[in-house]
Amino acid sequence: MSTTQNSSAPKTRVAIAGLGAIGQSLAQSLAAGRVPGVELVAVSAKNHDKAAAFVQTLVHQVPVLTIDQLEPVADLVVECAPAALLSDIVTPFLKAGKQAIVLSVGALLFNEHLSKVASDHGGTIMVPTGALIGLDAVIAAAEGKIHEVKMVTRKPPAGLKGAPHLVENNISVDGLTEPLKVFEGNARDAAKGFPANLNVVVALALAGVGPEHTTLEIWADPTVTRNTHTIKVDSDSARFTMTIENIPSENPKTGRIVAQSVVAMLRKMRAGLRVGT
Ligand SMILES: NC(=O)C1=CN([C@@H]2O[C@H](COP(=O)(O)OP(=O)(O)OC[C@H]3O[C@@H](n4cnc5c(N)ncnc54)[C@H](OP(=O)(O)O)[C@@H]3O)[C@@H](O)[C@H]2O)C=CC1
Ligand SMILES: O=C([O-])CC(=O)C(=O)O
Repeated sequence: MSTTQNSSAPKTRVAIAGLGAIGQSLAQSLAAGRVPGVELVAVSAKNHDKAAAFVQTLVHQVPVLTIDQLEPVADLVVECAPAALLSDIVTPFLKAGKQAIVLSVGALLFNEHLSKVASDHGGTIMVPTGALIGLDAVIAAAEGKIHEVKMVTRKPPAGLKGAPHLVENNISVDGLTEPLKVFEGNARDAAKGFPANLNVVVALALAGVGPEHTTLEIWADPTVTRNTHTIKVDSDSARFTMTIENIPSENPKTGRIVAQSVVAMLRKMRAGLRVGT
């Protein structure tokens, strides 16, 4: 559904930090002008030449800058880079009272100072629903009492390969013929053990009962082709179970829907009619 946009407000100048599966798809949408009132002004990547070649393919071309050059030219940064860069990317924006959309959500748990930096300077960190489902209902339930939040993730083994938890525990996901449970624990431990694979459980934790009390099972499952997340919530207002089956992008760890979730968030920020919590 297209919603009425606030056309009187100045355009939001957006920079994208990280030009991989999420960043490229987002850049294509924004450069094509798919979100009225939002203008792509710069991108950043590790390999400048590769990024410059990609930018040439966009409808509307923008400069390729280093991450420390982004804040002066933009109102908002979308962080979609490796988790280790989270603080370097978002801190300048937060200190300038600007906005940051964060995809490396797991890294927020290890950079807890960032929410104080944001509130001290009038900046905002925003976490889109990303690859997950149902954060609107979890946030609403958290206004009352949530008794339990559980998540079960099933991924094709390639989507988990190389995760520190697997390497440290000598767990091989090669040649599996049946599902293998590779992790059971809380969201904080999952963020440590699977920093590039389970941002979604941290988003769920931040929406609900926090990283210590949000529990997770991870299965390396050769019978699935999609990254599949099921959340189960029991609260004093509602009980719900929801499953999302994400088609992987060219990066097997990342679903196609993630970039679309960011586009939807940007569209909602500019809309006169906003649907969903
Ligand atoms: N919240 C959610 O629901 C989800 C979150 N994620 C997370 O989002 C993040 C991005 O994911 P995805 O797009 O799949 O990742 P990719 O690995 O596909 O892309 C990462 C990008 O970061 C760039 N990069 C690396 N170092 C730098 C640097 N120093 N400066 C600027 N850019 C740099 C890389 O550049 P180059 O191309 O030159 O190598 C690459 O373009 C990850 O942390 C991932 O875990 C992923 C899926 C869902
Ligand atoms: O959680 C993540 O970071 C990515 C993911 O599972 C997905 O894309 O389905």
